[in-house]
Amino acid sequence: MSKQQIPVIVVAGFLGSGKTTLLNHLLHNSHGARIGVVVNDFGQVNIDAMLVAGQADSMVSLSNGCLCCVADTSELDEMLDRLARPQARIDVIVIEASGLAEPQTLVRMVVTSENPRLAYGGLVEVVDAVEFEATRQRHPELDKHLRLADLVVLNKVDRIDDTERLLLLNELEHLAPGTPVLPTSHGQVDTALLFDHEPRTEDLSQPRQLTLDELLREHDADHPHEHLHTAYDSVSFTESAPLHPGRLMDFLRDRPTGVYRIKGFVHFGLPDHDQRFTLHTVGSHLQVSRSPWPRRENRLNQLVLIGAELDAEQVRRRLAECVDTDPASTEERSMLRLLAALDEPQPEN
Ligand SMILES: Nc1nc2c(ncn2[C@@H]2O[C@H](COP(=O)(O)OP(=O)(O)OP(=O)(O)O)[C@@H](O)[C@H]2O)c(=O)[nH]1
Repeated sequence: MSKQQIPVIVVAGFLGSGKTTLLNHLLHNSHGARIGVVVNDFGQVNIDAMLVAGQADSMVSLSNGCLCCVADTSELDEMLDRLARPQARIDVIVIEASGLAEPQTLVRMVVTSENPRLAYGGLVEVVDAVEFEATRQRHPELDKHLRLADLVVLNKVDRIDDTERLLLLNELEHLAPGTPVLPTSHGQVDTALLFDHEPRTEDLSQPRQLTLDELLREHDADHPHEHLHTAYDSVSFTESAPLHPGRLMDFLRDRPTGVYRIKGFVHFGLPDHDQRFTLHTVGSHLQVSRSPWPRRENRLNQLVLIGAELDAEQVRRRLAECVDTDPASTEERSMLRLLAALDEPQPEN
C-alpha cells in the first residue's frame, strides 16, 4: 500500500454480533490514527464525543436504507471521497455494514473505487459466539460471508466455556479453511492487526484537533479498565539471501493458517529486478510496489506476519523454503506473477 493510500476496512456481521462495539473499541484505541467511519445508522456510536473531538467530518452516514442496497455505487463513492479529502487527514476508513448487508457487494464497491487515495483494507466478519448456530440456521448465507472474510472476529467469547470455544474454532476452520479467527469479547481487537499506526509527523507543539482516542485517554486514566489481551501473534522473518519469486508467490497464495497481514521488504536474485520490493497483504489481497534500495543499505528480506494463533516455526520454515538457493539459474519468467501484482501504472501500448 503506498503511503498516501487510506485503507478501507469493511466490518460486517449479522444483527447484534458486536459490530458497533468493535467500531467503538477501534475509535477509543486508535493510537492517534484518525479513523473515518461510514455507517448506516450512527445512533449507537458515541457521536457526542466525536463532535467534541472535532471529528464530525470523519463520519458520514446513510440515514436510511442499506449501504449495499443502494442502486448505484455513487453514494458510497461520494462518502469515501469526502473522507479521503486531504483536508480530512484521515488515516483509515471503516465501513460498518448494517446487520443484513451483503458484504460481497460492499467489498466490490470498495475494490472498484476509482479514488486513487483509497485501498481496500480487508473484510472483517464479526460472529456472535453464542448465537452462531441459530444465526446460521436463520441466515445460511453466513457460511458464504465467512469464506469471503479476511478476518473472522469470534465475539462474545466471555459468554461461552472453553469446550464450546474449541468446537466453534474447529467449525470455523472447517467452514473457512485458513482464515484467521480471533476470539474476543466486546470487540477488543488490537488495532495493530487492522492498520498501521504511523506516528503523525505534524508539529505537536502547535494547536491542533485531538483525535477521539487522545481525548478519551484522559478519561481512561481516571477510569482504569481491563487491559486488552492480545489474541494475535506476529512472526518476523529476516534473511539476507534473495528469495525465489515463484516460490514466494506460492507462499502468498497458500499462506499458513491464521496469517492475516504480511508486510515488509523482499529482494530477488535476478539482475533486472534488483530493486527493493515492498509487500502488503490484507487477507487474500496483495499489493506490491518497488523502489531502488536506499544507498548503503544491505539487501535484506524483512517480513512481519500477523495473525491469529500462528505456528511461528511453520511460518519461518515455509518462508525459508522460498529462499533462492541458485539465483543464477532462476528464470526471468518466474517474476511474472509478482510483476502482475505490481501497484504501478502499466505502460501504454
Ligand atoms: N457479553 C457480551 N456482550 C457483547 C459483546 N459484544 C457486544 N455485546 C453486546 O451485544 C449487543 C449488540 O452489540 P452491537 O455492537 O450493538 O452489535 P451490532 O452488530 O452493531 O448490532 P446491529 O447494529 O444490530 O447489527 C450490545 O448490547 C453489546 O453491548 C461481548 O463480547 N460480550
